[in-house]
Amino acid sequence: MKLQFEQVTKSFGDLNVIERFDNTIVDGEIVALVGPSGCGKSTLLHMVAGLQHPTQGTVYAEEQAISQPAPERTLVFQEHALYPWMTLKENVALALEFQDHPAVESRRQASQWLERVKLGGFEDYYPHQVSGGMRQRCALARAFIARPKVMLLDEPFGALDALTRMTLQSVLKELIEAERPTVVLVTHDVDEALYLADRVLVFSDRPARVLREFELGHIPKTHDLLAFADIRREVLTLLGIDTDVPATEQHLAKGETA
Ligand SMILES: Nc1ncnc2c1ncn2[C@@H]1O[C@H](COP(=O)(O)OP(=O)(O)OP(=O)(O)O)[C@@H](O)[C@H]1O
Repeated sequence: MKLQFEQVTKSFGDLNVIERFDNTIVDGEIVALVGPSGCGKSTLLHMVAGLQHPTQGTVYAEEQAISQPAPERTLVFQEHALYPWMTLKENVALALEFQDHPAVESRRQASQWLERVKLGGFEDYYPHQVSGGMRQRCALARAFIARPKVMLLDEPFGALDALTRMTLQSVLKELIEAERPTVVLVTHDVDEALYLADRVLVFSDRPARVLREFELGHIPKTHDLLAFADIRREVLTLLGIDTDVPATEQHLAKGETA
């Protein structure tokens, strides 16, 4: 599903968050949005989800102005947001039951999706009985089971440790390759953006505007991002991280204690 932002401006009262944002995301493209905290990345995602509306301009999905949420555009948050009183299987099945699929068939498919995210054997566990990484695998299964055309990912692995995050990125990459939704990913993790995305947009501080766009192309990538070292350096520099100065010295220069 193609997404288009046409002169999108968003303010909350006096706070100008996004100014005249223009961009087209083609069907099946994976675009990462990176930028300083509070610049408006999540707000852009929420407008695609139909949860918020531009103050001016329009966001289109397949040439139709987005005015409200739709199951074909799914949002995945950092917090897994699973229902604690339901098992993993029931949580995943719910996404189909919401779309009026019969319960038995929904649960059968939910079991298959839990297998796909390597949670076979944990179908009848409750969210509090599994790890944070497992809950997020479950959240991915729940997001993908209804086969949305647009997947909106808001810091999906932000709450996980670095190793678990890398494993989950690989799981997500496999699901995206198999299902081919259009993906918009908001992340603070530059390596996550480079690993998953076909294109990376780097935003300025508020009001957010695009500082640079990096076209990576839809090529197979591994976690060894050596081939992208130059782009990585450029993105970090745009975000105000000096790649020539050791991290501890930068923190100290900003007045933080070691
Ligand atoms: N519903 C709202 N009402 C008022 N202000 C809001 C609302 N949603 C977001 N904002 C403000 O808009 C700005 C952008 O928020 P947003 O969450 O989009 O930033 P972000 O780039 O995703 O930040 P982060 O990277 O820290 O998650 C922030 O200053 C935030 O306080």
